[in-house]
Amino acid sequence: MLELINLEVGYGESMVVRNIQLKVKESQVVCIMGRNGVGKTTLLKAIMGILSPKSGSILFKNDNITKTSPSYRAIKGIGYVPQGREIFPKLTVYENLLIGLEASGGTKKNVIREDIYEYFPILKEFKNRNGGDLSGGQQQQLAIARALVSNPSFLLLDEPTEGIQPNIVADIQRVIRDIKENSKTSMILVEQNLDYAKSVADYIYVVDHGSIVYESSVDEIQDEDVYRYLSV
Ligand SMILES: Nc1ncnc2c1ncn2[C@@H]1O[C@H](COP(=O)(O)OP(=O)(O)OP(=O)(O)O)[C@@H](O)[C@H]1O
Repeated sequence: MLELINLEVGYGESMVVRNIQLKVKESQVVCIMGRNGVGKTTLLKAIMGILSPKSGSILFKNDNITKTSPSYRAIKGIGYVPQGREIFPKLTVYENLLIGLEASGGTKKNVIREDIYEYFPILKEFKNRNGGDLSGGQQQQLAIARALVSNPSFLLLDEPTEGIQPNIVADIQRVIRDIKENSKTSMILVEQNLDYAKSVADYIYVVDHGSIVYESSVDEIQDEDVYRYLSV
């Protein structure tokens, strides 16, 4: 469904992501792990089209999308939950969700799927509250919901559990599993906690200094090989 071939991404002269080869099949959850600053966010931004790769290719649903815009990718079915959530603090929860619909070229204007509120009931309760008045965990739920409103076939989640209270971390785990099983959505999840990654993912890649240094299916993973690259 998604394939990265020899992908290289950087800022100016500095190369941050090097020679990445990665595949995600339909309905698969793939987790990208690695220490802070190794290039995980840079990689996700390149998949979304926010950064242009210096070389290599991105294939999505048999289409070479390497040089296409973020909006083309959104319309093609890629949803993005950025690190730090990036919700609009002065807009209400409902307005934030509408932006998710518009960004993906949604035609049924102003209709938010009811199952979004079933995933995150707090968003229904706080529909008219400003995004900036929500707690960090609630903002994260809003960021995920905003990506889901357009029914993406592929979801990029950049550290959705970072700095979030445990009950919401568990909620997000439940939602990831449910989306995978019921809507056959594929996902790339950036996550720092190996137990959490194993609880939701099918396959794990570990990145260090911009390159993949270890990869395994969750069934065959050797924890110590992952921890080698996560510990400081
Ligand atoms: N806009 C930018 N301009 C220049 N360098 C950048 C920019 N954004 C990130 N970098 C650098 O690229 C490298 C990789 O950053 P990136 O955010 O992709 O890492 P990460 O693995 O996602 O880390 P974290 O878990 O802390 O978010 C870092 O050295 C960072 O300083």
